[in-house]
Amino acid sequence: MANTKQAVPDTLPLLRDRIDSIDSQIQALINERAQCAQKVAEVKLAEQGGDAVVFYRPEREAQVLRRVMERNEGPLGNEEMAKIFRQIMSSCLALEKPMRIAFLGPEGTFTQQAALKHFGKSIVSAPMAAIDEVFREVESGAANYGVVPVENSTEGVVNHTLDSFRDSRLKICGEVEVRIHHHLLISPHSNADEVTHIYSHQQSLAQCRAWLDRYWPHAERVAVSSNAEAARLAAEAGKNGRAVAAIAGEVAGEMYGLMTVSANIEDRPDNTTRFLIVGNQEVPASGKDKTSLLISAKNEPGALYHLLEAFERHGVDMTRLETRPSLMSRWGYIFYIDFVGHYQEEGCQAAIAELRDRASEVKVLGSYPVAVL
Ligand SMILES: C=C(O[C@@H]1C=C(C(=O)O)C=C[C@H]1O)C(=O)O
Repeated sequence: MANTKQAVPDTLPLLRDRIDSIDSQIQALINERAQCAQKVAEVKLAEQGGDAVVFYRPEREAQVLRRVMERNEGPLGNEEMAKIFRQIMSSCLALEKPMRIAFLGPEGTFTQQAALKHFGKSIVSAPMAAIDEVFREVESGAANYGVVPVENSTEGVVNHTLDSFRDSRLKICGEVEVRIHHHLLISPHSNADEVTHIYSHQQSLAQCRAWLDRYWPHAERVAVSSNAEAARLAAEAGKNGRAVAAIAGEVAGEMYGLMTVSANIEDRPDNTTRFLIVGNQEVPASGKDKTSLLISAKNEPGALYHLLEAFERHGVDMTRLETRPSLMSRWGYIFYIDFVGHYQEEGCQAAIAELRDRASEVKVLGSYPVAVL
């Protein structure tokens, strides 16, 4: 496009004319892109046919976003630019049929934010009451994909999510990280000085533990099913003349019309939660991938050492190790291991083959693109 490099005019009317002209070019190009995406869908339908056709391709989307960031010259920042393209792809894909995304609800949870960050806004939201319901919704085909929290940088692993993988045939298709800011919120009808109870999800109460000990040592902490539910209860209490506070994020607070008493009360300023995208699809390599495994170790001396040694010898970079009780035998364990690379890469395949010899079960939960945004 020749005229994007023209000198920038310096009067308001000329600048606005230029912006109008650029906008109409951008708009025409976005629609041209959308037509190409529609054509891609037709080709996929012709090649794969009927129910088997997979329109959404996580590896391709990750590559598109990475390239946007690599070639970006500013003044817009890389992330800002990638977010715009995230939404363009979301709109293009929804032309075919918006994807139905199940997530740990209700509306307003951080998991919903994670879903929107990962898929863009052109999706149909399907809030579920519990993590295992998210899995079931995707397994039954009622939702295309599911989004569940898996670990928090302050509080560690989300056990429900790890445990759900034991009996599920779903694959991990992606990951997304969300910076978590918590606020102390009350109804505008309540008086902050009268607050006796603070509601939130167990994880959020834990992420704000030191702050609560310091500023609200006498308020009773009540764990509820989600932060959004806590926000709803605080709004409800205000209407009934009671002063109940909630710890929740901005979105949940706005949804229930709450006021902020104290903002950003999380104990650690880098408080981040990682979420997984689960689906029925195996994702091909994107060039920058991660793999998650579930391993049942043999109950014998050195079992864990022998597993880890296989990674070391094949030069595979392990990034995470979690342990859960196996439930099959007392003091038996299941390990969840993440490593860098796609399971089809040579080194990874060799390491996995060896693990299969050394463990009683190795399940590849999925290889998926490293989060871009
Ligand atoms: C266009 C495609 O299909 C979908 C839409 C994409 C896009 O808008 O760029 C990318 C990947 C797929 O989710 C494709 O596979 O290339």
